[in-house]
Amino acid sequence: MSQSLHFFTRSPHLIPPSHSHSKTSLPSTSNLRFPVTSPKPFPIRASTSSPDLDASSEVLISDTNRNGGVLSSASQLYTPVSDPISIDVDAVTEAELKENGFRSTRRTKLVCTVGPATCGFKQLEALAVGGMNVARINMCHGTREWHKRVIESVRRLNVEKGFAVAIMMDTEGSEIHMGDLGGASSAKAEDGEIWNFSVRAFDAPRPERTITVNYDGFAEDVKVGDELLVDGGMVRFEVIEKIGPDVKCRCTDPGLMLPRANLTFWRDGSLVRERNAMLPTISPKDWLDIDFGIAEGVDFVAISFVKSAEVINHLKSYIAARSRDRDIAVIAKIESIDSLKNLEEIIEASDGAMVARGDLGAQIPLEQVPSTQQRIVQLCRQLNKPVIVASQLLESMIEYPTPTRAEVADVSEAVRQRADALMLSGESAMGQFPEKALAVLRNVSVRIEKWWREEKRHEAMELPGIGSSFSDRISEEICNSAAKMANNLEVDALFVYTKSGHMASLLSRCRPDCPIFAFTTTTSVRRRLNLQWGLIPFRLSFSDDMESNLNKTFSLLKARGMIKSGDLVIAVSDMLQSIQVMNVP
Ligand SMILES: Nc1ncnc2c1ncn2[C@@H]1O[C@H](COP(=O)(O)OP(=O)(O)O)[C@@H](O)[C@H]1O
Ligand SMILES: C=C(OP(=O)(O)O)C(=O)O
Ligand SMILES: [K+]
Ligand SMILES: [Mg+2]
Repeated sequence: MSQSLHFFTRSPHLIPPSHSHSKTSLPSTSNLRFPVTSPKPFPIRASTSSPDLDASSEVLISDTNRNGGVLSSASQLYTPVSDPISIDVDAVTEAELKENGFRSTRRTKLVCTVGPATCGFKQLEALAVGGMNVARINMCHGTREWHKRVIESVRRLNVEKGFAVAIMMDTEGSEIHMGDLGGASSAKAEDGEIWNFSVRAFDAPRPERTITVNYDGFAEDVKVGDELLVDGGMVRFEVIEKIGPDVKCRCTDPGLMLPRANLTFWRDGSLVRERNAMLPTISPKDWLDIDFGIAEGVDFVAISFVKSAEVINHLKSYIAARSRDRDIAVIAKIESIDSLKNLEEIIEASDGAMVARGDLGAQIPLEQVPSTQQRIVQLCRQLNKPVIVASQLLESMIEYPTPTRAEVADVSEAVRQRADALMLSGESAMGQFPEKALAVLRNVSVRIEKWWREEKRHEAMELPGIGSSFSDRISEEICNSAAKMANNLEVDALFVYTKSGHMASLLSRCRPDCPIFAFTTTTSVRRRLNLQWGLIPFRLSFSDDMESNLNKTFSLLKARGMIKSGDLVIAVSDMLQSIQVMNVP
């Protein structure tokens, strides 16, 4: 089969980026085209007719401060754009690009669990301003009404302020957990105290040192002598007596228990997986929550305690049948022993994964968690699925305004492993310093990413071919080559024009040195891309004429001060399967 590679020359000299040394000049516009693919005609759509345009033609322009390109206040000014051809980008990204240039934008994405400490509009806005890319709601807690209000607030923030904060709904799953502590925010168990874990329902006020358990089979499944772990071992008990529905336990490791904390029990050094292991991954209550998530148009559903790929396939077909017009990405939470056995199939079937270290650390020995994390992060990258590292990243910041050195080292390690995203749980849901915790994640990410680039730690990681069709293979090769060219030529940015987001994810997978500007036509794809490493997602209507797309993008971004003449850019598109290298005119 004949394939050809054409270089089209447009103007005499290409200017190397300002930060690099002098280079030999290249033709100004170099086109690398692969004419072997069947043409995929994309209709040119009028910019206002996109079915999923929740943002109006208003764009946001705002004041910035010196805080690492992050806005400190909500004093924002709206400038309606009379030109119907507009671009959606948020003020924080805009400020970051203007102030610090392309290179220092943060590549690692940040997920914040929303809880009582952060559910107000102003609090959510502060998180968005602080760099939250995805808001996570945990269906283990709160009512659907409560979650609905949070979703509405995030949506309003996106429409009014131009953000692309995605919503991730996390299912409760069939885990065994404690009840809600009768309204108390926590309960302290001291060494040697006797507590009653019961499957009975109690009238208020409930007896002292009594914890309700959500799983009816609990009292039958545990045995005297078993070790009972609260929240993966934050507090430990020994079972000393069973009386009908009541299980009397002595505290052996004291600590603070939070409402609805997870419970596991161990016998002779092994996790007991009796009947609870037979419970379905998606419970009847989870299905109702998923229906709620589909109706509310969440962007991601994270499934707790996934054991096999089947459940993911089943859920994906359920979602496809019920939300035809829009895709909801399914994230597999890797937190059970069973999921580790089927890891590759599970990740393959999913749209992304979460290293849910809280429960994972309760199911495998703690010392195995770091290597397991690294394995999951690497596998996800190879299979081109976004991966989130979650739980206890900054646990001490629930109570204190400064993290421990060990926590900073843990966050650094996840960034160094090049995970797509880091997640806050209790730190943002119910902690005293949600914004400070987010700032720590932000600052550590930027610092470690910079260190990586300065040290020129280009990885030797093998990125295997993943595409099934020849056209997919071409897209992959284009992205691999474009990323390599971008590093070698030290370009300022990669541009990708993508309708489905696939080409953007292929570029992200290469973890290039420069940021990736991902232009996509719908706000839902824009939000979904916000979970992926290095992508700066913009909503823009574009055609299959790359020349005009580029000109339009250049003029829109130049007008906003986000790029300038002379910046060196490599552009790829999934419409033409082309690579173009050029200076911004
Ligand atoms: N929607 C909510 N309503 C009340 N409290 C919440 C909510 N979401 C999270 N929390 C609180 O934040 C803590 C940490 O959140 P998360 O890690 O998501 O849950 P869990 O600890 O149950 O796995 C929870 O234990 C709970 O105390
Ligand atoms: C993220 C986790 O899940 P959840 O907070 O829902 O228990 C975890 O176990 O680490
Ligand atoms: K959950
Ligand atoms: Mg969990």
